[in-house]
Amino acid sequence: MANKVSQSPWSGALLRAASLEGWKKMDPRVQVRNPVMAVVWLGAVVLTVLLPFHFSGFNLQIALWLWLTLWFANFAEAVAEGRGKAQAASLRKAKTTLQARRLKEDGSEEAVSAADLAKGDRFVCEAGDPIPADGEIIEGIATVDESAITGESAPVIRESGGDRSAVTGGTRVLSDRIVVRVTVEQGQSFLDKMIGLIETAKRQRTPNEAALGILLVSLTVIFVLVVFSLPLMLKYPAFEGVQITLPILVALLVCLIPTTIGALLSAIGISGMDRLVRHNVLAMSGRAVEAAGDVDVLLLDKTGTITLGNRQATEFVPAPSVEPQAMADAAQLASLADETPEGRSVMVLAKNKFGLRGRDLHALDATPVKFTAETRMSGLDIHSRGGVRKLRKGAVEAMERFAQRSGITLPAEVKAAAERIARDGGTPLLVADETKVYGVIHLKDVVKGGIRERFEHLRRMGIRTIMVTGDNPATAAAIAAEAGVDDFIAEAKPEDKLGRIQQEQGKGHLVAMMGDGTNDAPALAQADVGVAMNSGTQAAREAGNMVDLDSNPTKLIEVVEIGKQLLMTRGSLTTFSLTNDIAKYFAILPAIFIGLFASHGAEGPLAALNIMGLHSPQSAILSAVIFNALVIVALIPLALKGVPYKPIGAAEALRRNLLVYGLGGLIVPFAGIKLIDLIVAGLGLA
Ligand SMILES: Nc1ncnc2c1ncn2[C@@H]1O[C@H](COP(=O)(O)OP(=O)(O)OP(=O)(O)O)[C@@H](O)[C@H]1O
Ligand SMILES: [K+]
Ligand SMILES: [Mg+2]
Repeated sequence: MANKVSQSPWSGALLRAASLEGWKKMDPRVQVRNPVMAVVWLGAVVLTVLLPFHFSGFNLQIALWLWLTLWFANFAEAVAEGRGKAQAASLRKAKTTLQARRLKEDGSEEAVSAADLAKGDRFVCEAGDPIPADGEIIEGIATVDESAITGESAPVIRESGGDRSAVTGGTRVLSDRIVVRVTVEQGQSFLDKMIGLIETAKRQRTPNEAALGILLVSLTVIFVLVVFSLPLMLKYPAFEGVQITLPILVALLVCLIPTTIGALLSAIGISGMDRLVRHNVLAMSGRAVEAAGDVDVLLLDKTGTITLGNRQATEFVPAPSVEPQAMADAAQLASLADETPEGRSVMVLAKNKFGLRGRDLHALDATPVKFTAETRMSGLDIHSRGGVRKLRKGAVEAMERFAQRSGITLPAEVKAAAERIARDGGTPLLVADETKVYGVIHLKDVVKGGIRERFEHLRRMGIRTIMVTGDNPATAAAIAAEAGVDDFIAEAKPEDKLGRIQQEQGKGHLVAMMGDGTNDAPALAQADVGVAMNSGTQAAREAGNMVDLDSNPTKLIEVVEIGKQLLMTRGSLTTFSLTNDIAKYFAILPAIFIGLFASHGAEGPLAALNIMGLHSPQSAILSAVIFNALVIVALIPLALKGVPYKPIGAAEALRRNLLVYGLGGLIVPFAGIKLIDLIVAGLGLA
């Protein structure tokens, strides 16, 4: 989505809209949400109202600059929001009324409007048909154009049975025919949620933002007390002759309270989420984005994440005394009702290499036994007069137990063949019934290109990677070594993934996990950052707190980087804002008291207080207010783009930031205010 519609934040149309929005946001109901800026707003209102009674060029200019300060803050937020709005608008276009081919009970079709589809309904889509609603494919395989939501023009494959079964309303089938069961209620669709997220969820404050907000409010309260106690202090005879008017007090207050970060905080958060959207990742909350920045453990599954994931049967290894043809026959029979890609690949191999055609399930009088991650087996119960033949294929360890229950032992040759396949990184599936072991199916999978480098990159960022797989330890070890993960868990059942996450969290780690399967859902829900692949099952997509539209597992690297960058940007600009305010204090206050020294005709040691040699108290104050406003504008690009991010440890990053933004915040105001003072004095403005 984002790739296509994302506009530069500096496009003319967006800037014009944001300028207008900047004035609309002057509404007090909007301003109260940001206490620091609300104080500025109140000051601006009071000075404007009182202006006719105490008119002077100085008072007018202070009031004007306060309004500009507010407008700059509003503008920053509006620019950040602008892109999201454009994206939401383009998503709405994909939501036009669609026609659906609903399947009736008797299998016949009826044409209905997509709006009439209810959860549980089944519909058919063929080449060229738009997909009218979110659902899970229950029959067939198809190529789908998902560009309406992902912005990617390359078609993707969606198929029943496996972990690529979800389809999204608003996308289009390019080839073949699928039957889909609707999985969501009206108005709850993925597209609806995306639009809602992009438009509104961004404005919810995250816990970190709330904590920072409390700090900023506390500082503001302190400065209000300090500034408004100044007039009391001036009642002492020693300060006779110092004139402090209300505009000066307000100006001083605005300069001292943390307006820089107050103005940019919301824009920083919004653009963090926006950056994710531009990487085709949707975060359900800002909190998830922040958590991504603190993640230090990453759980990935093997099949489809680290490997390409289309595990294909490449070889049947028969047990001793079993004919190759008989082995192929047993393997095919055990896969007859297996809708998973693995099961279908067994059918293909049996047909291509052994000329075996598919058989009719009904004619066989057989009950399918579906694959589950719990049992790690699939197969058929074939009924005959003699009883039931339980034919199974599955993971070695699971089949070993199955054989034991039937009182048969695994031939050593079969075990050896399975081990050889596993050491190669392949997945061995044993085929057996209750009377004998037929042999081993070799499922081959390939480690994705470039994944090793990605894991190294993560390691430099201080993130530990753990591969979790349902596969056997030997296969897992082979793939783990090839991919270069830090640790792995084999023969993991869904609850093991969950358990490992809880264990890591118990040790104080923040855990991210990416997954696509229904069996990943509990773990996705438990992880601090759970990224579900858009291609995954509905359960997975609902459990996570982020969805990757590209279904690219290595995307987690970008997600973490964007999270870290968000935290760093906020930290840097907060540091800058606070040190900046301290510097302003030392720039203005001496200048104000210059009035005192002047009235006493003192040239001596007191004059040295005006370290910056500012033109006059008035020009010093005006310059500080102008600087305070302009620094917001100057920092808008950084707030939107984020501070540059390098994969270094957290402590090192913190040190660098304190140095650059802390020191910068102290120095820049002196130079800036001096320069503005020269201009202000030169133009005769104060
Ligand atoms: N269709 C199938 N029929 C029988 N057994 C299967 C089938 N598919 C997979 N298996 C076996 O069950 C094991 C667990 O499968 P599962 O899909 O849960 O995990 P996985 O895909 O190997 O690992 P990951 O969690 O990395 O995706 C596999 O390793 C394999 O041995
Ligand atoms: K300030
Ligand atoms: Mg799997």
